[in-house]
Amino acid sequence: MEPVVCEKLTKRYGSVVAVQDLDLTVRSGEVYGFLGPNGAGKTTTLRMLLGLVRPTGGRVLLHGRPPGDLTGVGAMIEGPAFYPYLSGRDNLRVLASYAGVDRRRIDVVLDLVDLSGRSRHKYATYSLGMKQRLGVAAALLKDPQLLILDEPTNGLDPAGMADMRALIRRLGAAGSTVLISSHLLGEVEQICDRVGIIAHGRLIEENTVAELRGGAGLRIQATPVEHAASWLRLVLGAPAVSVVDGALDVTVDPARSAEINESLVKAGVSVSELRPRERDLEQVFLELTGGESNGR
Ligand SMILES: Nc1ncnc2c1ncn2[C@@H]1O[C@H](COP(=O)(O)OP(=O)(O)OP(=O)(O)O)[C@@H](O)[C@H]1O
Repeated sequence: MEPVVCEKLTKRYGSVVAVQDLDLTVRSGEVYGFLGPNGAGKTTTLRMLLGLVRPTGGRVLLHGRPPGDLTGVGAMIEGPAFYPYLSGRDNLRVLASYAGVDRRRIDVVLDLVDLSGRSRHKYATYSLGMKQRLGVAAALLKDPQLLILDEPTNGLDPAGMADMRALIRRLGAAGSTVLISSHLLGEVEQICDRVGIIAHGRLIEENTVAELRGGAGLRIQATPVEHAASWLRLVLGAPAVSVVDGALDVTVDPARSAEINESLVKAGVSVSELRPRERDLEQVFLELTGGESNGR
């Protein structure tokens, strides 16, 4: 059973379409980045996943069950709420007793989020990064199979962001399924297996970071370049080959690079460089989202 499946998920607020016909699947064990500019519809989607907002259309299943049944699901959405004058540990104790969670789990989650050393200090004295990590600890109390985090690095300084990234990587490496939303591409590309990009309420791309970055292609420096281009157009078809800034951009599975190299050499071309094409992900993101800035 996939941890998250959305089919044609739609939410309208009056005339505002917050989310439209969203198909999205999060697979077991992956860290999935749900990416989009502010106002794109991320929070609305996550709220529908958790049963906090009723969809106008379409459906959501978490582990095959409708939203509302949050067995095996932990979430941190729109900033955690804690008692400022209680310690981090005591805040977790309160939550654990509400949730019927064994107290021994508190030490485990404090350790996971790297807060054991400060757990007896008052919540009010925590940095924003520590507050966010305590929020993740709270979401982990019930040892969920699926963790949903809405903008977990929002407002954090670079060190706080790095700590949060490291935490999510640890959770992913331990086999948890994690869905995180973000408006910062750089933040998710380093930690996510797959990324879904949403703009104006629609999912416009869903792919692995490697695929997004590489497209499927090779960049080749060869001389004479026009001869190389003609040859590859014969072999691969004209649309697959273009000459950009004196080099060849070739749409082909990068796994075929040795074969392509050999073919060019046989055709009398000298190949000085042949590597998978890397796209500037920031550029891809801006193109896909219509060039909107990340700020409000
Ligand atoms: N309760 C509501 N009533 C009316 N419109 C809403 C409501 N909640 C969200 N919207 C609108 O729906 C759209 C999507 O908002 P949403 O908060 O889901 O975006 P987001 O991608 O999470 O952005 P952010 O990161 O800024 O929260 C926006 O145009 C927003 O103004």
